[in-house]
Amino acid sequence: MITIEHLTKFIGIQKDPILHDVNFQFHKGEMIAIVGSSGSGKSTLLQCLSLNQKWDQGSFNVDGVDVLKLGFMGKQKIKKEWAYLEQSPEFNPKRTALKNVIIGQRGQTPWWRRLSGTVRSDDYMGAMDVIESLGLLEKAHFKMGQLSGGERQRIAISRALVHGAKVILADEPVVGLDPKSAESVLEQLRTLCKEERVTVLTVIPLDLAERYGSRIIGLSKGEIVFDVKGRRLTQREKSLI
Ligand SMILES: Nc1ncnc2c1ncn2[C@@H]1O[C@H](COP(=O)(O)OP(=O)(O)OP(=O)(O)O)[C@@H](O)[C@H]1O
Repeated sequence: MITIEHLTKFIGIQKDPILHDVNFQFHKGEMIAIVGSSGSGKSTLLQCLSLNQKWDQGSFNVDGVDVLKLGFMGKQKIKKEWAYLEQSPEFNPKRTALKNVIIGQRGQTPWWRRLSGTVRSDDYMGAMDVIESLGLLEKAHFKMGQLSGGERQRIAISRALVHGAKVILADEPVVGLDPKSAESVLEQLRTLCKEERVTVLTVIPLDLAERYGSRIIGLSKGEIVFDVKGRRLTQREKSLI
């Protein structure tokens, strides 16, 4: 069980908080869609949950552990397990998809391994299994530049999983993708939730949120204005965001 209480976040010298008294709980395996208009605080929420942004107020409890009170190493562990996926994930374009997955990003593997590209056989097997589960086995040896936007997103998800992600915080993972690729990315995320008990919080458009989210959280001006499970939104709820 994960509990977020009274999360409040200010940025810079702004008087009003970007996130204000955000409270919600969730379980492993949920696929939570975050919706809201531009500037409502969706990215900031995901960044606070990934600990990429400091919390100004609030408590964050994961399976009985008070995350904000953890020391440096404890927070590093949470950062690995709570992977923030950007809209345009960064890769080394000269390396194959497989190598990008194995070598990981800064903070996931030691610098000398990222530089040398050294691959161990057990890393190789584990990465191939994950890439296959995301439906990209035949593209594993392609250079990153040869992959489509949707395939790059799925490689980013594979990379996060190989490096220990249990929660995926995907910030607009389908922006710029054609409808088929967008559905494929969301389908894979949903499968991960159902079959692997990965938890996904993702910022996606409303129509896709209604189709793929097991739960939809609406944000407006940094506050939660609805939190619904297992159903489409009412017109009234839609008017709140
Ligand atoms: N570094 C920053 N400095 C100042 N203001 C910021 C900063 N980052 C975010 N903000 C402000 O915080 C508010 C919320 O931003 P955030 O990116 O979380 O919104 P969002 O809902 O993800 O928006 P979008 O859908 O446009 O990506 C916005 O008003 C934004 O201008």
